[in-house]
Amino acid sequence: MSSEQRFCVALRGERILTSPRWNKGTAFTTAERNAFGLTGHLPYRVNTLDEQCQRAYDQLQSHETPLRKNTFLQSLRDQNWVLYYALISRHLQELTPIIYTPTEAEAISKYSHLFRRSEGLYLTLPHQESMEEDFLEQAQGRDVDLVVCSDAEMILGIGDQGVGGIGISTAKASIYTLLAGVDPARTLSVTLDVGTDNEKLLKDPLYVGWPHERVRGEEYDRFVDRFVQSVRKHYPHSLLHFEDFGVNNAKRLLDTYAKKHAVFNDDVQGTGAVTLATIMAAVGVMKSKLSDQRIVIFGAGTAGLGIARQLRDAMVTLDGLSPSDSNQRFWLLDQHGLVKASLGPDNVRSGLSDFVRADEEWEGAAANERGEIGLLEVVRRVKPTVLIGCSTVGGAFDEAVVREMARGTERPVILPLSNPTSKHECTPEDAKRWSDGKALLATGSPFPSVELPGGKKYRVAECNNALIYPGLGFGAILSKARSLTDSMIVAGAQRLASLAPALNDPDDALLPDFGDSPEINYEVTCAVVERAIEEGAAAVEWTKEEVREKVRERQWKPIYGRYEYDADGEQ
Ligand SMILES: NC(=O)C1=CN([C@@H]2O[C@H](COP(=O)(O)OP(=O)(O)OC[C@H]3O[C@@H](n4cnc5c(N)ncnc54)[C@H](O)[C@@H]3O)[C@@H](O)[C@H]2O)C=CC1
Ligand SMILES: CC(=O)C(=O)O
Ligand SMILES: [Mg+2]
Repeated sequence: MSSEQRFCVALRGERILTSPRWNKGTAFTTAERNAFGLTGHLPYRVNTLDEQCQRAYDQLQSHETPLRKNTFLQSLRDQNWVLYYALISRHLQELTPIIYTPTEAEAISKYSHLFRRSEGLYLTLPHQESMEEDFLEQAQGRDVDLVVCSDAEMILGIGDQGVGGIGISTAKASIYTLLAGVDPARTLSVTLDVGTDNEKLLKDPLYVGWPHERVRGEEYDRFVDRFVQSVRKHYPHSLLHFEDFGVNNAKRLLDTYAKKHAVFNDDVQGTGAVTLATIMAAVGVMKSKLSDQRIVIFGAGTAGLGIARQLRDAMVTLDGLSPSDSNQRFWLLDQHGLVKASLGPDNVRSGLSDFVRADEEWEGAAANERGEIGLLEVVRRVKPTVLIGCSTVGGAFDEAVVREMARGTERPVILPLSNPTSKHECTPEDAKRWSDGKALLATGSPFPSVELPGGKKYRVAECNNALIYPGLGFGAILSKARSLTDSMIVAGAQRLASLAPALNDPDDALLPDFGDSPEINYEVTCAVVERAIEEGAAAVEWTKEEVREKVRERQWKPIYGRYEYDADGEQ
C-alpha cells in the first residue's frame, strides 16, 4: 500500500471507525469525514500519521511494565492496523520484545485473566462439526495468503498454554507483516483448542478455553486433518504455518502435509534456518568449514532436532560430506543426557535415530548411576566448536561447561536459544566472561551488548527465527510455489549469513541487528523467490531485478491510503 493508493470502501460512521483495517482515527481527512459520515464522530483537528504515532508512543510510555505495554499495543492493533504497525516500525528494537518474545510469553500465560476480545479464529475440538462454517465466518470472503496456527502444546519455552496459544499465532502473524510486509488483511491466526494438560489452567475458574485434558491420538489427528482440509479447500495457494506444536506432533504433521500443501513449521525449519545462518557466519569468522565443526545440541526436542537436521543437510549439500559422516559431527543431549544407543527406544525419540551415538565411544566416561552422561562430560570429551541450547533449562551452560568448552577451542560458538529470556541456558555476559571474551554468541531473545575488558562493546546477535521466517514465508507466497522446499530455505539462510557484521569485524555480531530485520527479511524474501524460480518451483517468471522490484511492490506498508465511499466497495 503506497501513500497514493486509493480504496473504495463501503463502511460508514461507527462501522469504519471500528474496523482496524480501515480506521484512521483522527487522520481521516476533512473530505473523508464528509464522505463517510464521520464529522460528528471525531474531534476537529486532522492529524498526520506521525502525530498519531507520537501520541500513541507517549501513551505507551505511561504504562510501566512490559506486560501493560503489551496489552496497550494489542488494543491499538484492534483499533487501527496502520497506526499499530507504523508505531512499532518506528521503534522496532524497543517494541518487538513487547509484542513478541519475551513479553508475549507472559501475556499468553495470563491469557484468561487479560482477555478482552477475540483476536483470531478459535477452533475448539467439541465444536468441530461447525469448523468449516466457523472458518468461513472468520475469513468473510477474504483472500487469505497465510494461515498461522498453534495447538499451544509447547509455547516458546513455557509449555502447554491451552487456548492462550492464540497469542503466539497472532504475534507470529504480526511479525510477518512488520518484518516482511505480508498484508494483515490476508492473514488468519488460528488456535486449535484440543484441551490442555496444564493443571493450573484446568483449575482456574476464569480459564476461557476448553477445560478438558489434551486430546491426543486418532481423535487429535482427525481434528487437525479437518482443519488442514478446510485450509486446502478454501485457500489452496496459502502458506500454512505451524507454531509451537509439541515434539511428538511438530515434525510428524509437517511430513504428513508437506506433499499436499505449502506447509512450514517454524520451530523446526525457521529455527534450523536461522541457526544455520548464524553458524555459517561463525564459520566465516573462524575461516573454517561447517563440516569441520563438532556440534553439541543440548535439548533434542522440536527445535534441537530441526537444527541438527538443517545443519547436517547443509554439510551434505554445501560441503559435500556424506550423510553418515555428517551425522557423526553431532552429539545431542536430552533429558537422559547424551543420546546414545543403550538408552533404548523408550528414551530415544524416533526422529533422533540418525544422531544416536555408539556406546563404545563412551567407555570410561563419567556417568550417573543410570549410566547417563551429562553435558560437562560430553563437552570435556568432544571438545565441541559449537554448543547450542534449546532445552528450556535456564542456566544449564554453567561456568564449568563454558570454561571447559573455551579450553578446547579457539572461538567457542555458544548459542543459548531457549525462550523466553529466563530460560536461556546462559547469559551472554557470563559466556563472554567465562570464555575470557573468546565466545562467539547468539541468543534466542534480545540481550543488551556486553562490555568487554577495555571498554569495547560486543553486540549480541539475536538468533531468533523471526529474523528469517517472515522472509521465507513471504517468498513462498510471492513465488506461488506449491511448497517451501529445503533448497529455498537454504537460499534464505545463505543470504542472511552473507549479511553478518562479524564477517567484516570478528568481534562484531554474528547476525545483523534486529533493528534491520525488515531489510534482512526483504533480502531473504528475494533469495527464496529467486531460488524458487531457478528450481522451477515458482509459478512466476521474473528476472533477478524483477524479483527485487516485485517484492517491494507487494509489501504492505503501514501508510494510510486515500478512501472514497462506494456502497459496493470493500468492507
Ligand atoms: N530462538 C529461536 O528461534 C527458537 C527458540 N526455541 C526455544 O527452544 C526451546 C525448546 O523448544 P522446543 O524444541 O519447541 O521444545 P521441546 O519440548 O520440543 O524440546 C525441549 C527438549 O529439551 C529437553 N530437555 C528438557 N530438560 C532437559 C535437560 N535437563 N537436559 C537436557 N534436555 C532437556 C526435552 O526433553 C525436550 O526434548 C524453547 O525454550 C523455545 O522457546 C524454539 C524455537 C525457536
Ligand atoms: C521463537 C520461537 O519460535 C520459539 O521460541 O518457540
Ligand atoms: Mg516457536
